[in-house]
Amino acid sequence: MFVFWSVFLGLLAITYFLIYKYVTRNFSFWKNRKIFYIKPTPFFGNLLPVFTMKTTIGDLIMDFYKRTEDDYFGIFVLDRPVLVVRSPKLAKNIMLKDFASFHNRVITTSDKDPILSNMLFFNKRSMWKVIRAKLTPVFTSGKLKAMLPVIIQESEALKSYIDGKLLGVPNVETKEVCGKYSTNLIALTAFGVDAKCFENENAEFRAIGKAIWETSFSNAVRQLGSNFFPGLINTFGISFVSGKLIKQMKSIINSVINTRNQLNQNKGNDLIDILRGMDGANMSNDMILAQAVQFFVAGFDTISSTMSFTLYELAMNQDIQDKLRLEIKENLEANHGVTYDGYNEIKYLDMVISEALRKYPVLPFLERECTSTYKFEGTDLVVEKGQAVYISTFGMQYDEKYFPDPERFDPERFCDKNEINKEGFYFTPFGEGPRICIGNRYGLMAVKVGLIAILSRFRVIRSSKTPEKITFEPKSFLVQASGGIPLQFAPL
Ligand code: HEM
Repeated sequence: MFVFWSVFLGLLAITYFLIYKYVTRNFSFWKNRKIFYIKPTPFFGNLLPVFTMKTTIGDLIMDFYKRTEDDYFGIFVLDRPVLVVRSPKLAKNIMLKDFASFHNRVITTSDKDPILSNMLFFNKRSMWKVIRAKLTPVFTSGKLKAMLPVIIQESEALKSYIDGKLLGVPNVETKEVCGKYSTNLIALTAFGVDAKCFENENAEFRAIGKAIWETSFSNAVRQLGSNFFPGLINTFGISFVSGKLIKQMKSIINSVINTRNQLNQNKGNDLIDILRGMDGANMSNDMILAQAVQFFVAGFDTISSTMSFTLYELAMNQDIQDKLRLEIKENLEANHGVTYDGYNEIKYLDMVISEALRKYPVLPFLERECTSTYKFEGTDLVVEKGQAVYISTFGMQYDEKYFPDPERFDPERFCDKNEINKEGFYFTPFGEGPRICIGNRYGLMAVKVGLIAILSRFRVIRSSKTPEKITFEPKSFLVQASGGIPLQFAPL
C-alpha cells in the first residue's frame, strides 16, 4: 500500500510539475525582451480578477496602464503574451498608418457557426475587405439623410412613451427605455420591420436583443471566451451569441428577404436591398444573412448605452443639461424642427456626447493581431506575426495627461475637436483607421435625435437609486453599468 501511494503521489507531483511548466513556459517572454510587464499567475496570466468577477477587463487593463509611463508594456492573457500600447502615436501607427500589418482582430467566434463567423466584425483580411466595401454604401450621407424621417418618427414615439407611462415615475431603467427606441430604429431602418417595442413589452426583437447582451454567466463565458480563449472557442464550438438567438434572427431576416423577393419589392436601397443585391456576387446566403444579423447585434445596444450614459451625466450635472436644452431649443426654433443640417449644427450636443463616450466607451479596449513581423517606429521593439496588441481605450480616455481631472464630466474638453488626436490616437470611442466602426455616423445620428426628443420635452433628474458614481459590470464584455441606470423623467 505504501509503495502504491508513494508511486501515486510521485506521479501526481510530476504531472503537476509538467502542467505548471507548460502553462508558465512563456512567462519570461517580456523579461527576456526587457519590457515592463505585470507579474502573471500560473493558469490565468494577469486575468484572475476578471475570471473571479472581481473587476471588469476594462478596469483591469486601465489599472495596469497606470503602473508605468512606458510607451508599451506586456501582460499575459492566460499563457499568451499580449502587448499593451500606451503611446497615442504608436496606437495611430497600428490602427491607421501600418494597418497592413494589423488588419485582423484577435477576437474570434466558433467557425462552426456560419452566421457569426461571417460577420464583418470577426472577418479576417481578404473577406473583410470585400464585405466592408459592399456594406459601406449603406451609410452614405444620402442614405443617412433618407433615414432621418424614420428616426424622427421613432423619437416622437419615444417621447409619447415617456409622456404616457413614465413621467414622474422614480427609478426608471433608462437603458431599457433607450433600448426600445434603438431596437425599433434598427429593425425599421435596416429591415423595414416595425418591432413595436413601445407597444409590446415582450416584443420579439427586444426579447432577442436583451438576451444577447444581458449580463448572465453564459454570456460572460461566450464573450470573455471569444476574447481570451480563441482555441477553446473553436474546439468546443462556443459562439459569441447563443445559436438559438441566431436562429431566431436568421428566420426573421429570411422571411423579410423572401417577401421582398416574392413581391419584387425594393424599399429604396435599405440594408436588405443591398444584401439582396449581393446574391450571386460570390457570397453565400449565410454570408449575406450574417451582415444583417450583425447590424442588429452591433447597433441597438451601442446606441442605447451611449444615450443612457449621457442622460445619467446630464441628470448629475443639471447646469450642463440646462445649457444643452437651451441650444437644442434655439436650433429647433431656427430650423422649425429636427432637420439633417440643423441637428448637426448643435455643437454643444456633440461635445456632451463625446464627453459621455470618453467616460463610457462601448468597448473598454481595442485589439489587433499583428499579421507580419513589425518593428515599432522609433523603438527597438519588434513584434512577430500572430502577436496580440491591445490599446486601452479606458486607460487613455482617463489619462490625466490628455484629460485632466478625468472623473469630472466636462464637455468643454471637446470645444475644439480638431485638437483631439492631433499627434496620435487617445480618444477612440468608435475605434480608428480602416476598421473604425462602420455604423458610427448612423449611431451618432440616432443618439442625437433621441436625446433632442427627450431633452426638448423632459428634465432628467436623479432618483433614489441613481448611483453617485457608475461602476461597471464584470460579467460584460461591453461597458455596462452594474445595477443599470435608474433615473426619473420630470416635466419641464
Ligand atoms: C454610439 C454607437 C456606437 C459605438 C460607440 C460603436 C463602437 C464601435 C467600436 C469601438 C468598434 C471597434 C472599432 C475598431 O476596432 O477600431 C466598432 C466596430 C463596428 N461597429 Fe460600431 N459602434 C456604434 C454603433 C454601431 C452601429 C449603429 C452599427 C451598425 C448599424 C455598428 C456596426 C459596427 C461594425 C459592423 C463594426 C466592425 C467594423 C469592421 O470590423 O470593419 N456600430 N463599433
